[in-house]
Amino acid sequence: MLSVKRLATKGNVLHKAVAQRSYSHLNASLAHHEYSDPRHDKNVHVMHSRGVNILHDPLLSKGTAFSIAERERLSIRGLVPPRCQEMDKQLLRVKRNLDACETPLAKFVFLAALHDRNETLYYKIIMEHLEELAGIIYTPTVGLASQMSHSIYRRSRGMYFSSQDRGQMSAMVYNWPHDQVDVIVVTDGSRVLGLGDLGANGMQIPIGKLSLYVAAGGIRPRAVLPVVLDVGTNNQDLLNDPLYLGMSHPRLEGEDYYSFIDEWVTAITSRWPDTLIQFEDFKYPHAYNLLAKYRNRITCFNDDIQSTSSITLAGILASLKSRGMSQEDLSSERIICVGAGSAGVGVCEGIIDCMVAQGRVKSREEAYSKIYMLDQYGLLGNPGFHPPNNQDDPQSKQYQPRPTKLDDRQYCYVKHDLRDQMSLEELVRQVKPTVLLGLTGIRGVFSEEAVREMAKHHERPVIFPLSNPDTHAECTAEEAFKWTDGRAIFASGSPFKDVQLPNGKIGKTNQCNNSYSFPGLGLGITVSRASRVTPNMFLETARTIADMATPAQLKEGVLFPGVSQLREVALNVGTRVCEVAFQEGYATAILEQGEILSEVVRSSAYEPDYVPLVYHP
Ligand SMILES: NC(=O)c1ccc[n+]([C@@H]2O[C@H](COP(=O)([O-])OP(=O)(O)OC[C@H]3O[C@@H](n4cnc5c(N)ncnc54)[C@H](O)[C@@H]3O)[C@@H](O)[C@H]2O)c1
Ligand SMILES: O=C(O)C[C@H](O)C(=O)O
Ligand SMILES: [Mg+2]
Repeated sequence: MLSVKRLATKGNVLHKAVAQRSYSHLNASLAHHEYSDPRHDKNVHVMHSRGVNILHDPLLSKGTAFSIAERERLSIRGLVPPRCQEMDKQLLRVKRNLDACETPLAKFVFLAALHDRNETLYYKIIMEHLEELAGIIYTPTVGLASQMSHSIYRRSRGMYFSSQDRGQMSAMVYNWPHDQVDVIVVTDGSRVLGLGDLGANGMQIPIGKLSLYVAAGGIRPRAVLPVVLDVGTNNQDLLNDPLYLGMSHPRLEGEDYYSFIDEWVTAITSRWPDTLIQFEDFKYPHAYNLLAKYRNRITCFNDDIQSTSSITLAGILASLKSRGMSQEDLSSERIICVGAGSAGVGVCEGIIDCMVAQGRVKSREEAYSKIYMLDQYGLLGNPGFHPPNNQDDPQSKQYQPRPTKLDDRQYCYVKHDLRDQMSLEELVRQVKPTVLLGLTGIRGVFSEEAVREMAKHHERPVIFPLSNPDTHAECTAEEAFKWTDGRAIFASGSPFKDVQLPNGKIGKTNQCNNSYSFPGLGLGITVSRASRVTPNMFLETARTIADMATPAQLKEGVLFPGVSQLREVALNVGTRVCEVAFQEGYATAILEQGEILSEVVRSSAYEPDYVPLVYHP
């Protein structure tokens, strides 16, 4: 635990004289309603309006839980059934209805409707059943919901900025009813999970991510904003579908695209200068170009590149301990990463940052030599190693250079001593990797041959098929354990059940998804009001999560706390990110003398409890 005193010696922004500004950002004035204790959002809510609007406002409604006194003072007496039911009864009803839904998609639709009626109750049920419901409101069901979004559409949530809004965005941002927005998750829907271009249907992804920001990260529901940038879609099925709700033209590209994004960033930051923007599910290379353009100008990060990198690094660091080594042994790993897009390159950059920070490699170049990267054509290797095209050599006949050149970020991983486009199977034979990462979006890329070969050389092969949703994972948990005789250390992007092994033991699965990192990052950034999101924050996030599993869990191949403990993970990560923000001088919030950071973070986190509502004209 870090107290203010210690922070003051490390950071450069703490000053008692400006302590009155402390946490003023949490003391937000709200468009229509004022709260007497906005920092905690917990005491009494004072409102200037009353009547049926309160009942129909999901941020305020309590449904049947309004007390008689409240019904009287809010002028809603008679508008709800006579018996007041506390939240425990409401939860019972919600859970029964939820359990009666026959498919995950039906559960998704049911929960979305609850979200739109009563956010407090929505978050209560999500938090009480996080393990079960994260898989509904988030990955993997959110993938199917995104594909079906135009069919299951009921009510709008968040904001859409489309190609027809150019020139209007600075005015449009004022249509959002809340003056305080702490976190925005924005997508252009161009690469939704491993499902490709889903255009405006991508909205379900920011909504799902922000639900976790609230449930796990403790961000207040009224302070989150999901956004779709509808720059068109190249998904012909959607364009042909009469129910599709997005713009009916191909995607903007080039200067048109980048100037569109620029207008949006300017509009958003002019109304909410200190909001955190999470770029989500942008296709390669836009994802990288946007990050490079904005990371040093505004408070933003790319989830697929950076928070994926944190959690994957955490998984590898924890796996080192689970294999009886220390985290400092990272640079002795031989890692194969299949997938050279946003996530693949992002994850590997994070691993390299950590190797360099640990100081066991002489240079960044040496760190690159530890990681072998493949794209859809095979290894990023040396084209010169192919024999000249020769009719008698089948390998030579097959070789075609890639249609597009590797960019600088990918080129760093080229292995000049190995043949370009070598298959995964052949590479595993040559390199005998300790870790296999999958970030391709393609089911089956981890073949039985490759995994069995890897398992020949290592007692505990580390197999991470990280692509989402589950139907797009590079291999299943069942396959990984079968092909390694139950010895794999397994982590996947989407949840897989533990596997019953033939020897009676259980093959433990882990979910390695950026949902372990972004909620805590968002909490840390919000509490510290950091003006930038820095590489160190991601590195420290990884280290924090890597240290959470107990020795007994590690021994069994459990790398992270379970999904039901995401709030605990986020509080730890949030505290560490706050510390880094203060240490690096990016924090703009002020701590009162004597405040303990971990306690400030914990007490700032939203809890879904009903608060008495008071009408005051
Ligand atoms: N677990 C997580 O938290 C997490 C986070 C981010 C992304 N992902 C997943 O990673 C996947 C990729 O995301 P992205 O943003 O990097 O996408 P991307 O389109 O930028 O990259 C995909 C990469 O996979 C390569 N590829 C395609 N087919 C291949 C094949 N058959 N063999 C080898 N390589 C192949 C492509 O060449 C490309 O380099 C998605 O499924 C996404 O859901 C998971
Ligand atoms: O959304 C997820 O589940 C993780 C990640 O952001 C992805 O794009 O797959
Ligand atoms: Mg994503």
